Amino acid sequence: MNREEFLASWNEKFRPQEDGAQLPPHHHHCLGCGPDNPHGHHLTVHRRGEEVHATHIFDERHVGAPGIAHGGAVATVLDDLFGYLLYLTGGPAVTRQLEVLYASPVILGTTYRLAARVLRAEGRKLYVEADMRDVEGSLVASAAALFLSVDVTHFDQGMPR
Ligand SMILES: CCCCC/C=C\C/C=C\C/C=C\C/C=C\CCCC(=O)SCCNC(=O)CCNC(=O)[C@H](O)C(C)(C)COP(=O)(O)OP(=O)(O)OC[C@H]1O[C@@H](n2cnc3c(N)ncnc32)[C@H](O)[C@@H]1OP(=O)(O)O
Repeated sequence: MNREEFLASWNEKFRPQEDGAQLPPHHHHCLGCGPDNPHGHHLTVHRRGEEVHATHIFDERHVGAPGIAHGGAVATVLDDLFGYLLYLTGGPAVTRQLEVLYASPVILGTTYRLAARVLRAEGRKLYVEADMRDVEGSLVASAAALFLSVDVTHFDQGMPR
């Protein structure tokens, strides 16, 4: 994706998103949500009130211990879900700090439900939290993060030269 394509998609993604709407992937190759990334999680995320929600099943690509999801894969999904809150807050930001609590093993091939929300915003700082539960509602993981808002020039650092 070049700079022009990136900027063109920017305004479209940050338009107001209606309650219940399916939110757009960050971009097509995003590890968390890009539909064209063969290694990715292909997260599908909806706005539910002031939260963002997703349902996810980890598979063999995400294995850590046999039959159990790798902790880094779980962190990836939680971090990417946080990235969807930016569509509600209205502007780009990036993860500065991420803390994950692993309450129970995340079993491959099993459905989990995820939800994330903003706790508070202070200037450029956005404090967010998320949880991941099994279908019975038991907590398997939770996360807290600090995102810092950035302007578009932040992403120039990764653009092809
Ligand atoms: C990733 C794909 C992007 C494609 C986008 C496509 C379409 C558009 C859609 C969305 C775009 C947005 C995001 C993508 C979404 C989701 C993906 C998931 C999220 C990620 O995967 S994202 C990647 C991982 N992420 C990084 O790659 C960041 C690397 N990093 C940096 O680039 C710098 O680190 C930066 C810029 C973050 C900050 O740098 P900086 O120089 O601007 O900020 P500085 O250090 O001055 O701190 C400022 C104030 O925060 C305070 N502060 C700092 N740390 C604190 C702490 N721990 N606790 C309390 N306060 C803290 C300071 O004390 C100060 O406070 P004060 O202003 O009051 O003095």
